[in-house]
Amino acid sequence: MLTQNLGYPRVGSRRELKKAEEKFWSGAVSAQELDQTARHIRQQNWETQRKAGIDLIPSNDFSLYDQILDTCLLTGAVPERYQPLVKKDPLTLYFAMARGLQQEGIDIGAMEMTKWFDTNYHYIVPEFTKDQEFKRISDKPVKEFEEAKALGIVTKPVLTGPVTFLAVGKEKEPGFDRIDLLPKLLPIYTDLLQELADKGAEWVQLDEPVLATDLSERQRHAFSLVYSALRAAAPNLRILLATYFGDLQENLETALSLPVDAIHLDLVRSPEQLETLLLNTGFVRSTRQLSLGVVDGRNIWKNDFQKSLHLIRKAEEVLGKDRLIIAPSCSLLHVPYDLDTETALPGDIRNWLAFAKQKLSETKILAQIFLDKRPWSECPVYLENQNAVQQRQQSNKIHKAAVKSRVAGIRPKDSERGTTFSERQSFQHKQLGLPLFPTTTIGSFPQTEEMRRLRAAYKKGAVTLEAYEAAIRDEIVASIRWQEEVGMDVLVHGEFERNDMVEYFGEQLSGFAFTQNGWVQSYGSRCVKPPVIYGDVDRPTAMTVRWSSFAQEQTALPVKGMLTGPVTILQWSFVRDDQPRRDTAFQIALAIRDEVIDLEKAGIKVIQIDEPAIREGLPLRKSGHKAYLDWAVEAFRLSASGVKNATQIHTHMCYSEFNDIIGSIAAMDADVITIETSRSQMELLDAFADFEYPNEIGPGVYDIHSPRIPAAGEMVGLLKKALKSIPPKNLWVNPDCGLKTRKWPETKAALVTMIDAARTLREEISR
Ligand SMILES: Nc1nc2c(c(=O)[nH]1)N[C@@H](CNc1ccc(C(=O)N[C@@H](CCC(=O)N[C@@H](CCC(=O)N[C@@H](CCC(=O)O)C(=O)O)C(=O)O)C(=O)O)cc1)CN2
Ligand code: MET
Ligand SMILES: [Zn+2]
Repeated sequence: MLTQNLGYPRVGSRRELKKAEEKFWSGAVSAQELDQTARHIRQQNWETQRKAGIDLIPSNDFSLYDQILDTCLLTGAVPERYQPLVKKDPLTLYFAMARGLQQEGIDIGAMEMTKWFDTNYHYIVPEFTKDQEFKRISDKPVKEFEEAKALGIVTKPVLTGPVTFLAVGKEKEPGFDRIDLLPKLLPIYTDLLQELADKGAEWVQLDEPVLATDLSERQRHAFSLVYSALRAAAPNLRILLATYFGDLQENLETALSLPVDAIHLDLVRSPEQLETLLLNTGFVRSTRQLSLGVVDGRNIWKNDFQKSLHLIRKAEEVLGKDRLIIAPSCSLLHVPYDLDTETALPGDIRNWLAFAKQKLSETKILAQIFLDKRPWSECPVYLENQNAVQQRQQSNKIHKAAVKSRVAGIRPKDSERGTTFSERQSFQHKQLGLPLFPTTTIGSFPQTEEMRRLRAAYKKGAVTLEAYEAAIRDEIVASIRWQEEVGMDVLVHGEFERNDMVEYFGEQLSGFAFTQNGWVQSYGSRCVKPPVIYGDVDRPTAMTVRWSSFAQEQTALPVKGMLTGPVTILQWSFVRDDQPRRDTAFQIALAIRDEVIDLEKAGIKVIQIDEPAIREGLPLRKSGHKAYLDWAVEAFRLSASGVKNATQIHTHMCYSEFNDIIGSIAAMDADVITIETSRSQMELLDAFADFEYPNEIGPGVYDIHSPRIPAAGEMVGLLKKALKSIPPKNLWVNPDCGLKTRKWPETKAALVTMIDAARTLREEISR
């Protein structure tokens, strides 16, 4: 019985990579220094896994930005517009594709980015053309394999499987299906596998999470083509086919028919599929190995050893122990590094948790207990584990009767505004008196280094609350003055007081715990520290009213109240696994509802409830969509429906494809929705147009995830494109998302240009 790991976090246990990268981008450190940091992280990760006793340790799970972008370079899937950079140094090309490049007369936008399945991790979307050619232009998997080998560790290189790679990309021109590119793509993989085998690799892991989604017949068929070719190319290399994030269902048959040496199943998301697999006589009679993903790679709860050991035993009874591999359910990329560094968590809660490093030990311990001759109940580690599991179940920190009864008492009318949108629209237009194409921003302004440092100092006790809050007030006043000066129509307070749009609310709600160093990569160098929802949620006191009122007092123009919605708070936290997500969402929704009502009472006329994660929470299978969307939409409506007709409710969404959920977005019935659209050239709006989306829309006119400042003409062009599908009286002008990751100079320049674009359009329309 072996143990393995599918992938390890890579930002560094102290976010060393993030820091080195951001310095590299600003010119403060050299490429060599960045490379040293990256090497050091890889080495530490490998050592940690070796020390934990993991048998199959991954390599090439590291990335400077994103593993799909790495795969684009591996296969030469470099879009035309970056071709002039291919001859430059590889890092320039790499980061230009990730972040855009504006330098020495060159001005190229970044590639599109979107969510990795149902996670809060964002990948770069590969672009394919009809006559796409592939050519290996990077040696990363080989180099990293050799790097580990030099340290005495023979790793298992991890590659994005060819079918998944094509599936997560998109066609940049009509007239072909990207799956038809496989015959051209395959040689890259066969060559690479041969080379890895020659260099001494014994195992290779091919990640094919698309097997947990609804596949087309052609995609399913593609699997046999691909894996027969890979098998033939490297007969002595053991191929592990890794699936995760869900049940293979009708794809299980396909997966089991492939000539691979081992298959990995996510038994946390779907323990049931083990039984189905064990009924497959073809698999059972073969010598293939089965990797049991029993340790949750998506959440931070301590493993329940009893549950896992039962699954392992079930598999062992049919396959024997030698064919089993024990593993986390998916890559540990989605959990923080190490619980040992968390010193501020309440002791009991801490004892319920496991981060990446602890999950490695759990994986190893499960194998050890299973192989131990003693009954489980005589193993001290087992007893200790069961003790923690029971303590959590019985803790009085978890259950609040008042919260449960309020959720039980929710009535249908609580989720209704009571009027149609068009009635509300006239009340709102009268109350707000905005021009055509009103300009606004999504909420956050740059989080300057000084502000972050001050907050860190305040949290450490080195700066007083008074000094910290005075600095926030100064920032708010300055930003309100500036917005007035440049002619913004609906202002924001800037979110300077927030570390993160979810963590900030988590800190003020009960039932949440937070970590000091629980960072998880969100995209590129950007990380989040998801709060832990461990118990019933309520709102002890108003959370944002004070800052919003202060901002509103500074100006006669409307300032938007700014809240994070219930589904997003749920989605971007580590959630309870002891009750349905829906129940937690409703508890949060009621807390947000109270906050919305309090903001209205305080004189705030426009209130934004952000739901950027609503699409991300969508189940991977169509069969699960309706049930999810029903409660997700209801949770949003519950939070938004306690206000008067004249109060304008905004929502904001980003980084998602909305085509398949447009009906539900309309059902949210927000008066205004601002959405991310610019990297995809307003493609998204087609969905809104086809649906004849009735409410007001602000399609983002520029990409805020890149430092690039677009020209006014570009924005006017996008707006005109938008006007083809949105009536003028419903169109807003705003960036794609909040500006917290940007610096002030580029923010100011871009927003002034944006306001210019709105003015140009107003003039053209009135002529
Ligand atoms: N949760 C979440 N998910 C999201 C988003 C989001 O905003 N939040 N946005 C979308 C895109 N993803 C994003 C994710 C992260 C960031 C982001 O800006 N993250 C920051 C960290 C934000 C934060 O929590 N900051 C804290 C801690 C700051 C910090 O690092 N402090 C220093 C000390 C200060 C210093 O000396 O500089 C430290 O602890 O080392 C704060 O402001 O208080 C970063 O990586 O840089 C942006 C977008 C989708 N998913
Ligand atoms: N109000 C938030 C902000 O502006 C919305 C961000 S969506 C990821 O930062
Ligand atoms: Zn956003």
